Amino acid sequence: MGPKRETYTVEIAGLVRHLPLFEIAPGVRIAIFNMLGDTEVVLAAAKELARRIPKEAEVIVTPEAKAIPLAYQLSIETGLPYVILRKSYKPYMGEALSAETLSITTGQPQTLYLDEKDIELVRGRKVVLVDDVISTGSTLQAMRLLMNKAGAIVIAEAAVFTEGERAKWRHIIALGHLPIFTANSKNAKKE
Ligand SMILES: Nc1ncnc2[nH]cnc12
Repeated sequence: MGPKRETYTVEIAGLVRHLPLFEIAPGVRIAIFNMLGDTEVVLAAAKELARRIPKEAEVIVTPEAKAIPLAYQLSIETGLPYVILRKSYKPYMGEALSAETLSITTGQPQTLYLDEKDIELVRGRKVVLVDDVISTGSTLQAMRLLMNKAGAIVIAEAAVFTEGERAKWRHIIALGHLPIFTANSKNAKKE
């Protein structure tokens, strides 16, 4: 068994999960939501988000890696194609477009790439940006920039959870909200 970690309990589309708290900076912890390997949550979250994204949406756009199964299942639920924005460039991506972002989980700058083959798929189309957690908004900003460069029209932004500053994320289609835990926060283990 791994180390016993403090958790934060959430409900996701009717399913209960205990998210482990990890320190991302001195005295700052976040409740890690990781859908990879959790088929039940992916299916439930995709079903609920599919119901809530605008009917006129034409393409789903998602950054790698943790939200990939969600984008796949949203594609099945809605019948729309999905595009994954990559975090490393491969020669087969041709004349890809790129934009910079800063990861909250690693603290490192990151580049997002839109594969050459996907530029045509989003150009002139109404797209919905989807992520697992929208926290600082840095990834969202890079996604918007890439869609702008590619000539796509962003009509909605969605996530399973928003995080941190609730007021900043009122426009996001989300199934829940995660607090950021600071050293003397009383929120940990809240049921
Ligand atoms: N709480 C969280 N869980 C997983 N990934 C994240 N990225 C930003 N916040 C996160």
